[in-house]
Amino acid sequence: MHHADLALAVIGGTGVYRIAELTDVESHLPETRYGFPSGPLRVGRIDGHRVAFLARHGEEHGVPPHKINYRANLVALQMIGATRVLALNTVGGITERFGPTVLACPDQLIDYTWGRISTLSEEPGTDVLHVDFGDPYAPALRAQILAAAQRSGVALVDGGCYGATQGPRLETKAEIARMRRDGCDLVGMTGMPEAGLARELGLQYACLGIVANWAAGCGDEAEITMAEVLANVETASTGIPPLLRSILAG
Ligand SMILES: CSC[C@H]1O[C@H](OP(=O)(O)O)[C@H](O)[C@@H]1O
Ligand code: HPA
Repeated sequence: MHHADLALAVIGGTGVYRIAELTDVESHLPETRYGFPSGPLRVGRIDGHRVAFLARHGEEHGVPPHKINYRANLVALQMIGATRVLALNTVGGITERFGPTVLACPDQLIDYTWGRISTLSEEPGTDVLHVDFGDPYAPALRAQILAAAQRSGVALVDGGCYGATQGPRLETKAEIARMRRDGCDLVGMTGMPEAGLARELGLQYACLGIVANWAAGCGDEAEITMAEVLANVETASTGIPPLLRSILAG
């Protein structure tokens, strides 16, 4: 089951539960030392390159952000040979450059989550890990993604700070105002501990933010609805297949 030639693992978030371009798909549900991932790993090919896909919340979206077994998800991907992980994260936009339907490749992160298992060194007897996390997203993988966007003509905002909140409720306007003051450009609920665990595991990990809505108080909408979120993800997602193909070709 170990594929040394796995070119890329993609973790899909809200509104992205499969990759239609994946052919010759095999499914695996490996049990890891942390239990099972959120759902099956779909392993197939895009333009001849082996690619794995995992829906972070499960393919029926049954797992809320604070209940995701992030460790099992990442370890399962590593078990089938993943070294590069592209995380798709649906987000709210806080600052001007990050309006609905924008695709973004953030370069910074602030963690506001709490009570989640956020390290591999949770269990007694495991090594205490203090990994460097100054640049939370792998600079080399970000560079590949940005170059791929340029080559394929997919508009992608370079940089930005992702703020990870606990959820599953959306934020108050005051919370978003504080996040703006802190320097956050995007807000989502799954960016951590996923990125930190990926670093502990030695995975090359980067985020593709899919902006689904203006965060609370940042736009004109009276409220944020799931219908709006899913419609904007669908629109923005048209850029994902050409971007993936270009990353793989790079
Ligand atoms: C209003 S939708 C909130 C939901 O969408 C994001 O999911 P993901 O990061 O997995 O794409 C956000 O984190 C929440 O889980
Ligand atoms: O506004 C938001 N806040 C948190 N997570 C989100 N995921 C999509 N939109 C949002």
